[in-house]
Amino acid sequence: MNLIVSPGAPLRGEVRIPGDKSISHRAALFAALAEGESLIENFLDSGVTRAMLNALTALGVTWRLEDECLEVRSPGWRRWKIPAEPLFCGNSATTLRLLAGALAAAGIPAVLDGTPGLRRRPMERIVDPLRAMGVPITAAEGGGAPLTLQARPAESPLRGMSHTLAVASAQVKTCLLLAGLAADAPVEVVEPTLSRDHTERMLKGMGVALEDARLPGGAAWVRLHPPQQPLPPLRGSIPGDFSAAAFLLAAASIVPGSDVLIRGVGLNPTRTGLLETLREMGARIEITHRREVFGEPVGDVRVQASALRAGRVQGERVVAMIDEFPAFAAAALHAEGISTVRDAQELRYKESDRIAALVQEVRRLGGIAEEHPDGFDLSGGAALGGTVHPHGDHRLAMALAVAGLAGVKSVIIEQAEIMAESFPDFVATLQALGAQVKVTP
Ligand SMILES: O=C(O)C1=C[C@@H](OP(=O)(O)O)[C@@H](O)[C@H](O)C1
Ligand SMILES: C=C(OP(=O)(O)O)C(=O)O
Repeated sequence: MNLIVSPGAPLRGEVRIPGDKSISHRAALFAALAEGESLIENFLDSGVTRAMLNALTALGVTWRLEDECLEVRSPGWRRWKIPAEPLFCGNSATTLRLLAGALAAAGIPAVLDGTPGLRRRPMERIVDPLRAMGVPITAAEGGGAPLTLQARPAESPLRGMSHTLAVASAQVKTCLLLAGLAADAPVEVVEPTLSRDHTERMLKGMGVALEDARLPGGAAWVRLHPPQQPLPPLRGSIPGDFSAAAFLLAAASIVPGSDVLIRGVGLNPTRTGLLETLREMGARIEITHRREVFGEPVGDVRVQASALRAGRVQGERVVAMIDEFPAFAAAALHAEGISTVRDAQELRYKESDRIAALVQEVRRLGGIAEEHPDGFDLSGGAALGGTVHPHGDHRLAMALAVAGLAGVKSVIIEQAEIMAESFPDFVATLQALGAQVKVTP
């Protein structure tokens, strides 16, 4: 499918966004780890979360998803069934890395695999520390998926340990903490900067003894004490996905005359780096009705169009906006001056190499972009238009659409169906706000 974006029409009105992708993944998996019936509302129904749910079916967990309400019934992780086939994680590293930790605890044999794109993503960052805990896991040649877990006898627990991550990663942190459910001693993870802490919040909410702290210099430390009791079922409503809202924040900031209100947006500070960055660039963003939902901060976010200045992102901020660089780029293309990103080499290991792919597609639109080993420079103000390709990356597809909303000529995004991986209603949401976007086969 092609998405055709015509520039100019202001975005106005009030919208809902889908449930948070990271929290939805965790809610589904943690409900499956728990014993009993869980009920989760505002669950993100999308490509990546369906991959997680299908994997859970293969483990003997039953679930029903209707109108974003997910019911999960599980015997608990100690009674998961051995999957008959490899567990297919699609394009989603979150699905694969979180499942690897949970399966390590369960001690059952399984193979975790995914698309060619997922097979290219680095897995030694989980395989090495899992092996150090005593998990019988191996990667394919080259260190990536498929990952193979052998059976581990029930009477041999995993070893507790302390592991320091070279790069902050919530997926790796979560994987190791979940493996720690079956350890004989606490598991500790230290990250150079605090990555999204949804796992910590949700496990604490389930009564797991978990301590966490910031260390001098900004590093983050977390310790899980293996619970002796089964995990209790989950109940809660997933906050709106800040990473989906990010595209609307960028779009409404750059399209003159826009005024958009997004209700129920997750505002966990480990996720909202783009909000700070856009504000530094001169964006008009107001937050009201702050509250807590499912252990997470949430608020209503209003954004109005404004003239943006170039932004500069580096250091700790990178982690708090790790998924928002495509949306940032869309805004930067319409800001005055040269925006820069550094210390963000990790972007090369996402659904696409988000540094190389962004620079390439921006140039195809007629923009000026420069690639650096750990980031990029983007000049604002070029007259954009043309046909682009999202490199199989949902966020790149949506960012290119947003860039086109404030362009000069139309932008056509090929293979735009990839957007449904995380934001199935992206096009309908833009249309409801008055944007001129249409889909052709
Ligand atoms: O834990 C999670 O839910 C996620 C963590 C991040 O990945 P890393 O942990 O690899 O940084 C992020 O990019 C991804 O979209 C979701
Ligand atoms: C990087 C992302 O997801 P994942 O790592 O789960 O593939 C993303 O959604 O931007």
